[in-house]
Amino acid sequence: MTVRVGVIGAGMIGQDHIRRLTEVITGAEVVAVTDIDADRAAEVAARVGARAVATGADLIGQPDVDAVLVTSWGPTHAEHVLAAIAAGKPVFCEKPLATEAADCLRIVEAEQAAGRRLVQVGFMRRYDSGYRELKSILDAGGIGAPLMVHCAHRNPSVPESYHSAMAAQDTAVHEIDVLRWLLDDEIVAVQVLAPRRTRHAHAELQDPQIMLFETASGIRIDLEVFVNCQWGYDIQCETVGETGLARLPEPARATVRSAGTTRTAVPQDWRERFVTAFDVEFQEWIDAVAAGEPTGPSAWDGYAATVITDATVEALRSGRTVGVDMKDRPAFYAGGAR
Ligand SMILES: NC(=O)c1ccc[n+]([C@@H]2O[C@H](COP(=O)([O-])OP(=O)(O)OC[C@H]3O[C@@H](n4cnc5c(N)ncnc54)[C@H](O)[C@@H]3O)[C@@H](O)[C@H]2O)c1
Ligand SMILES: O[C@H]1[C@H](O)[C@@H](O)[C@H](O)[C@@H](O)[C@H]1O
Repeated sequence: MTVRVGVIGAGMIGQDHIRRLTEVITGAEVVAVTDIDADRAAEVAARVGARAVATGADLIGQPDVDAVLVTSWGPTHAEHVLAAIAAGKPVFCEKPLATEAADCLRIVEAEQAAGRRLVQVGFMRRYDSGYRELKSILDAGGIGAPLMVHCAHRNPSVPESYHSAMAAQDTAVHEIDVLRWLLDDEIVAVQVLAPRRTRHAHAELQDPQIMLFETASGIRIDLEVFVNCQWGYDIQCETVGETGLARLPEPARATVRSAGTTRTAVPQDWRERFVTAFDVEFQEWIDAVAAGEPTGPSAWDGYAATVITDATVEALRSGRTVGVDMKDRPAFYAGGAR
């Protein structure tokens, strides 16, 4: 079976996922594209032999759209995801599921009312081979009980539109999701430290930030978010347990020796660093949709991530340790799979 996909939002990641769906993975076809920039939608649709449609609602209503991909701006996600659920169509939504926790809860409630899983959130790190290896080591007790995690999430630079809250909402959200999954634990409190600012950030942006998370079982996580680091897209994660330490592998790159030095290239953006993870994520999503139900990061994971990022933004604003005020997980999402 070929899953016919409609895409809402033909910007940077939308175009990358359209390329992936049409050129890299099997079992999918892009049949419709929409964007508030109609010229962009027409141009991107024409590239893959799809048709451009006027709005997200029109796209979801097309009879030949079996599944929906939402890659528009974050604040528009909730409206499209809710419309896809109402139409009974599986929907893959890039992170964040919604920018407001209340909207995430509306999605969670709508999905439960639909009675089956329809939503998957684009937390691609769960599909990265390095993170998967870390998870299997932790799950097998390979380093004993985890006690501490040291992480860094560095981007070479960000646009002027990037503001201090986005360090949590846009950037740290990836660690928030992947660490909940890796540790099989919930984040319950957060504090944010504001070091000396880099001169490479615009005046309003607090960069870097050090985020300190605590989990329900007492694991402490420190995360450096540094989005104007200049040198590359640099993702680090080291878990220290009672009997050992497990570190996320660096992406495989040749080592070059020349002119008296040894060099290894650092990836320059998320597309390069996680290209294989995105490919695996989409192949698994399409396979699961064809089999009946998505299995990846759920609407509940999207809700949890948004509640934790809200607490992180408040911790930066107030300078205090902030507790995470999360609802109880409904039985529908029990067991991690949902
Ligand atoms: N998983 C990741 O690592 C990752 C990486 C980059 C972006 N993202 C997420 O993907 C989303 C898009 O990011 P981007 O970098 O591609 O942004 P972008 O600005 O390049 O593209 C977004 C596109 O959506 C369109 N759009 C906005 N509102 C719309 C609406 N209501 N209906 C139709 N089209 C609409 C815009 O015109 C634009 O073309 C964001 O939520 C972002 O956080 C995730
Ligand atoms: O939207 C992007 C994307 O999610 C990247 O993976 C992250 O490293 C960036 O900081 C963020 O701005």
